[in-house]
Amino acid sequence: MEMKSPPPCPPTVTIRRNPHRKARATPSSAIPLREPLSSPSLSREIFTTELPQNANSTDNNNNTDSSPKILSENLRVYLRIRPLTVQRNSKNIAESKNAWPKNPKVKSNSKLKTKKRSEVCVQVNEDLRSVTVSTPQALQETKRIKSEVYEGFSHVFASEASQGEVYGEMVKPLVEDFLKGKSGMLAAMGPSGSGKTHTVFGCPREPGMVPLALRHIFRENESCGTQLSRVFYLSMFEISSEKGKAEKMIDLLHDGGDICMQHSVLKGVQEAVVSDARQAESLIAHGMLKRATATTNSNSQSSRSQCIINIRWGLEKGDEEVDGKTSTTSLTIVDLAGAEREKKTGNQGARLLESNFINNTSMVFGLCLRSLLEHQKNRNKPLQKHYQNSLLTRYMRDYLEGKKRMMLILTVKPGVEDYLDTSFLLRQASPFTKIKFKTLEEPVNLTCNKRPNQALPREEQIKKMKFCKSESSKIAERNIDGGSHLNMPKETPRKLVKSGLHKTIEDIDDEKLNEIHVLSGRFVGLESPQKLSPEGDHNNHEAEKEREYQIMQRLSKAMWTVLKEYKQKLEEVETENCHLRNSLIDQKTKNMNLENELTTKKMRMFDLENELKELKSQCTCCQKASTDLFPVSMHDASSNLSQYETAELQEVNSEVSSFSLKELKQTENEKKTDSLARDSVVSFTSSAGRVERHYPEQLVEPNRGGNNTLDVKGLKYTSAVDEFSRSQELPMTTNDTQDLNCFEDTSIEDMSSGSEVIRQSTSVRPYTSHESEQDTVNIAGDAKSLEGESECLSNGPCLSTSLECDYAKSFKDFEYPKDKEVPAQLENSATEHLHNVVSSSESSQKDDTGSHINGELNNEEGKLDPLVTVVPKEGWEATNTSKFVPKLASPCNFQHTEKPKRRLLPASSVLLKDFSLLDMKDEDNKLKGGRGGKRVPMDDKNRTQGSLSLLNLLTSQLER
Ligand SMILES: Nc1ncnc2c1ncn2[C@@H]1O[C@H](COP(=O)(O)OP(=O)(O)OP(=O)(O)O)[C@@H](O)[C@H]1O
Repeated sequence: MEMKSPPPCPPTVTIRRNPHRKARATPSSAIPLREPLSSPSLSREIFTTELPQNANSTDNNNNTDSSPKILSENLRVYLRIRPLTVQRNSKNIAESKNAWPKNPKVKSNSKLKTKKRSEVCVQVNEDLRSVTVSTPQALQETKRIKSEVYEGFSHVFASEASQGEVYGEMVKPLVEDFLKGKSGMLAAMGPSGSGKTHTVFGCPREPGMVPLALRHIFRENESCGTQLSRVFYLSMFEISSEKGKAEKMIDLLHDGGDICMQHSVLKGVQEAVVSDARQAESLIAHGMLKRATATTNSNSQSSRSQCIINIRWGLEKGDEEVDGKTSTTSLTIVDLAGAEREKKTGNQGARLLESNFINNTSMVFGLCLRSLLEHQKNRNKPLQKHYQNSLLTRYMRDYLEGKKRMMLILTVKPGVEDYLDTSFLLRQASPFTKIKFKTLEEPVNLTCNKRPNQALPREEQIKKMKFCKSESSKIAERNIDGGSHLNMPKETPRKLVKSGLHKTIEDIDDEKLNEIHVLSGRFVGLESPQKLSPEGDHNNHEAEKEREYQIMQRLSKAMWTVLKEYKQKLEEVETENCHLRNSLIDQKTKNMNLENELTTKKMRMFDLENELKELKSQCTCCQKASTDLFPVSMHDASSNLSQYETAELQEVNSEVSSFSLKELKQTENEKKTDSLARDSVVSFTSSAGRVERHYPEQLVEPNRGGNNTLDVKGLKYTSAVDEFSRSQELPMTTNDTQDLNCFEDTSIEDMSSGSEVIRQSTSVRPYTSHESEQDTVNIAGDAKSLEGESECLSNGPCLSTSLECDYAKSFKDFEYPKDKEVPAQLENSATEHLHNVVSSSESSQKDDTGSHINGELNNEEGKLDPLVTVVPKEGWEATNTSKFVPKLASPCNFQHTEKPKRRLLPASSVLLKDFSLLDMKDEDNKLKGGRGGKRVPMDDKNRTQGSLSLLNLLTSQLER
């Protein structure tokens, strides 16, 4: 049975690293390496086809098109393959004495490597823009990749390509653009020993790009003759590591010159003015001797630093260089230190540190370009600032951010042993071919000096244009709004529009305007046109500066106008604020006054309340005392009085001040009759013309068998209470007087007698009592004087009529408390007094119709007792006080329909105080026998004194 052999392993494949998606025949390792197309004519033809804008650049010198062109071109990446002949040099390196460290492996494997050196891993494709990197046989098993194609290069220079071909293809266009005013940079990168330094600097037999460029530049300059007097500046410096810890920049043209960098600007670099190529080459050769180099296993003179050569040119004008220092057109050529593999080079110590620095710088450089590429592919990705990680990338920032044009030349070694370095470099750098630079290419006018910003990228140009537009538009707006007169004739009134300002712009101080102008001139770096002297070839420049000066002048004036407007507005606002502040202070003052007044009112109210409390307490005492004597009536009266006082106390306060002083005097006159009036007799004229004694028990008993009622023809109340109320200028009405008379007399009079005596202080005429005769006359006179204000009482018939029935009703219900004993004196005196009153009423009817009782009272004895004490029972109190009718809710309401309604005089508090004083005096007159003892009536003297004291007290209160 035959055993089948296992299926063969899949063959290795070839991948394309660069984005050439079209199907392309996989290069076979069997295909013999073809000689690359090194014909310059062919390569240039291809380049012209792909990049016409640059290919024709040399033929466009005479292009007079003045329109600027925005060019978008890719980063040019060239690839140069070092020839294999370098092997001889490697052998020499291994045999050289300076080679350090000596790698024993190299020696032991020298025979094997000699065989491999005959093999190459890099093949240039037919298009001369791509290469195929073949994987060594030893690595195919592990990588399973047969070959890799890297394409997209601007050109691939085979190992046979000469320096001239490389220059003509790569550097010449760059130099020509440089002479036209476009900056550019060429950077050579690749592994150590791949020929970077050889490409850049060359050797005497094969000069590199720098010497060729210098020759080209000065040749072109000489060809221009005297039309252009350019001055070329050459600088050369290196960036190396300082003991592997830091980076340093060393000027290679001048000894010992350290260079520092601040914000991508070099400081300390000394430029050498070169006038010809030989001089420049000499300087560069001199600088190369200073460059840090070392012998490694890869290169006998391995560069240990990044070398930068900068060529800048400016126009020369006589002995003075005008624009030399302002020109930014430069051509920069960078020779990077080659990345090294530690395994391969075997570096140790200082070399190892240098190797790390070199590799780090190469990595940062690659990261910057990768970030730029990714940013251009996807704008959402930010442009990473990897350039900050090394001095080299910081110096090359504008190029690494796509703002300036640059070129890359990759150098590789084609040997198989260099496969990894070559593959790594191509894999890393081949994508950079997609990086694009957008530059604004303006027509080259060699007769004119180029402005610095013409070489700026498109974005910066657009920003500048926007700024100019916005600035000019703002100025135009300000001219319109602010009424700037700059564009107006002088005759035009130049009043300012806003804020009602009537000042013109001419009012602006010239000095301040000049200050603004100077400041603005400093800000924009301009000078006044007076200081600028027009030069022959710089008319345009001068005109431009003058225009900018005018713009700034207008801007300054407009700004000055706006500032003045704001200043005036500010002053107005401050003035208004001051007014508001003053008004606020006034309001606060008023508020303080009102608060003080309120406090005073409150204090007054507090005093009145205290007074009311005091009166209540006194009333309570009186009530208590009277309750013992006459519990039922006193209780009701006091309670009603309390209600009354509470309700009317406010009116007292409000009406006290309105009472006239005239009334007070009149009341004082009437006061004189007080003592007599208090003892006056209430005369009741019965309809039958009979006078009955209104003694509590006698009032009932005499009429018990017959008419029980008491007819009252007329009644006039001129009580002391009423007088006191007038004396206090209290608008006490007749009803009030009656009420108070009833209450006061009831509550105060005859406390000791055990019966509540209501003294209806009424003047009665004729008064025949010898004791009261004179008093009666006085009272009559006083009553006349009081007629005007007590009209209600003077309405005799009506009042009498009403009183007849009411009093009849009240007396009908009147009963003296049965449990009280009627004092004998009171009984007798009341009986007599009643008779006297009745008898005297007949004679007084003619004299005083309105104020006297019209009853025809017959006095059996012909004399009238001046005092008639009536002891009413409960109902009488209520009926007797017409004002109290609604408040007392008496069962026997005292209805007086025709009685004029007058306002009540809430002078009860004052009266109570008055009577309290009287009580105090009365207490002195109390009998020691107590309640049941015989009461000594208050004499007139004491009463008069009490009235006077009360009057004084009330007068003092009014004054207060
Ligand atoms: N195209 C070339 N033709 C002839 N010789 C070359 C070529 N390229 C490089 N060489 C030689 O190879 C050697 C190493 O080259 P070079 O020093 O330029 O390498 P390098 O890339 O600069 O190395 P390093 O980065 O270490 O400085 C030099 O002796 C140089 O003469």
